[in-house]
Amino acid sequence: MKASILLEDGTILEGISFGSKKTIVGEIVFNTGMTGYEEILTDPSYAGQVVVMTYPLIGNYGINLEDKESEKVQPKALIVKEYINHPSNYRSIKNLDEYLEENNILGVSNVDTRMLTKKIREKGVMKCLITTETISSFMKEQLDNYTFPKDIVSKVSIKDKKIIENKNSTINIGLVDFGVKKSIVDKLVENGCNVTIYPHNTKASEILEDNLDGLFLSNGPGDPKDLDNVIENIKNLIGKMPLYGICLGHQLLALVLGADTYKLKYGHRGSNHPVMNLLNNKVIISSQNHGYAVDEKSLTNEMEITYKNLNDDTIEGFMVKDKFIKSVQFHPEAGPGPVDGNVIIKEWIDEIKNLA
Ligand SMILES: NC(=O)CC[C@H](N)C(=O)O
Repeated sequence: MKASILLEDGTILEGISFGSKKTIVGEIVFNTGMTGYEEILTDPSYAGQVVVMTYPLIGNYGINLEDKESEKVQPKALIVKEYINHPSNYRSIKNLDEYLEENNILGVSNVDTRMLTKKIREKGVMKCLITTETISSFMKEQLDNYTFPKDIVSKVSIKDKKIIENKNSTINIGLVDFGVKKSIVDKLVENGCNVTIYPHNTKASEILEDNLDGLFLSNGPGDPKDLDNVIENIKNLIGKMPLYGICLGHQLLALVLGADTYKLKYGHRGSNHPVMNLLNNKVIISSQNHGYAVDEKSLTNEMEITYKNLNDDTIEGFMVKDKFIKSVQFHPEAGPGPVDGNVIIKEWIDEIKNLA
């Protein structure tokens, strides 16, 4: 069945649908990873977006249900050049078409993803509508009227507090869930922590009651500036315990400390972004997925830059020593991508163990 893609700039592209048949509107972004479609599809930071994979063959290793980063497919649609419907991998239990269908998510194949990616690079991320029906004037209006949902974090965050006990552990780490990836939770558990996961809107006073040794602020979808209440809430946690932010958590900490964030033209989404650790001049290759960044010009005196992106010199991490705050824009937990950054989580936990 045919699927049509209508971009905000009026471009219409045609492809072949797989997965679910429907009409959706979302923000179109591209990911340059050669593998990792299962982790990308289940990363809640992609909620509300349409993901174009620049790697031309997608589906070839199927779906295994062990690599997933959350319980459902998060983006609204997936666009690929060539969809492979006969996966070959010993872990695969189903193909991508069935998986998208089960999750009621639209896939489009046979699209010139190279041209589409160039367009997004030139014009920036755009709104788009995708339909398996014929594009109508009503759909064009639907696209014009669309705005990215400001309450998207509340849709992907856990609803009730959850505690993961780790036998023999005495380290208690909290994790505020703005759409957390499973890999972050796994890394905390692997490093021997008890983990308490909090809904995004949990009051600071409630978190403080739990006697934590440190608190993680997770990744998540959307614009950090849409989270006014969360920003006010985190202000009450500053200096009370060590804090660590990843991606959206990093952006929120910057806003809490009085710095600013802005929207990148087309974001960083992929598995091979080089970042320089400015404290030891070493480069690590990182997994990334973000559309916003912390504005270097807005940093306050107490904020020290710890990592920079070597592709475009944007900020990839900062710390405030006196307040025990650290954060990174990239994904040290990987999932998908290189594991160079895993050690960052371990080192933070080790620091906390020394403090405790
Ligand atoms: N992975 C994330 O946490 C993404 C953060 C934010 N939504 C952004 O796009 O920049």
